[in-house]
Amino acid sequence: MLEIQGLSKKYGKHLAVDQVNLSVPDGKIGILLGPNGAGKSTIIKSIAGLLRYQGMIKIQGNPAKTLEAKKQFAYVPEIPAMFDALTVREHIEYMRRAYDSTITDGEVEELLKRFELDDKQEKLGNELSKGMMQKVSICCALCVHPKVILLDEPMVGLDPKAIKELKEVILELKEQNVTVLISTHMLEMVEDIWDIMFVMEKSHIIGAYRKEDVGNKDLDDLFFELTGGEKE
Ligand SMILES: Nc1ncnc2c1ncn2[C@@H]1O[C@H](COP(=O)(O)OP(=O)(O)OP(=O)(O)O)[C@@H](O)[C@H]1O
Repeated sequence: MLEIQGLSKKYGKHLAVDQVNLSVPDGKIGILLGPNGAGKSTIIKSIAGLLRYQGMIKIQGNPAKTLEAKKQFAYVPEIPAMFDALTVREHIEYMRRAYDSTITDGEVEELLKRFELDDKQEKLGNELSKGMMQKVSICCALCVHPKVILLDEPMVGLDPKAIKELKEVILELKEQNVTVLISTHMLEMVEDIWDIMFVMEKSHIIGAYRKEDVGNKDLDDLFFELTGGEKE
């Protein structure tokens, strides 16, 4: 479970996030939507512990900055950060050891195969394309068996096979009762997997919908209803 209460963040005098409350229960897929500059990345970076902020963020009931929370949390950043001198496999092994992960060698092989990285295991971080880096970043997050996972624009730069695989993985995580939060502009990429949507505008969450309350209504209709924009 991910819980945010009264989150505010100022950059100098600019209030980028203003008293935001948001929570995603176990086994649910939350999506964070909103126009450029609304404050989504600021929320994501706050959850990931990359910013100082005011308010409360809890992961599985633990304050986000504690070790107990960090052990159960994984983050796929919008721009993957690789170690130039480590191979794909070494990135995975680094994460496994850092988190003392229970993932087995067989599960790692399976994961690399699903994201078509099995034949790239010996490539160095600085020899990878942007899409490959993104896939390594996703595999690193998955191999720690997180209870809460945060994905920032995860589909950008991925090929169709990887997008399909990632959506399947996300649905499998949900089955395993993992909490998922995805920040994205690409409504069509999440329309068939979301459970709760949060729409941001000008530093605030202006609305939230639960899938079970809206029936078959389109995600983009709901989004434009809240933001007052026109569907193209
Ligand atoms: N490091 C920073 N210093 C100063 N202002 C910042 C900084 N980062 C973001 N901002 C401002 O905070 C506001 C929210 O930015 P944020 O990046 O959170 O928006 P976003 O919803 O993620 O946008 P996008 O969809 O374009 O990624 C914007 O007005 C932005 O200019």
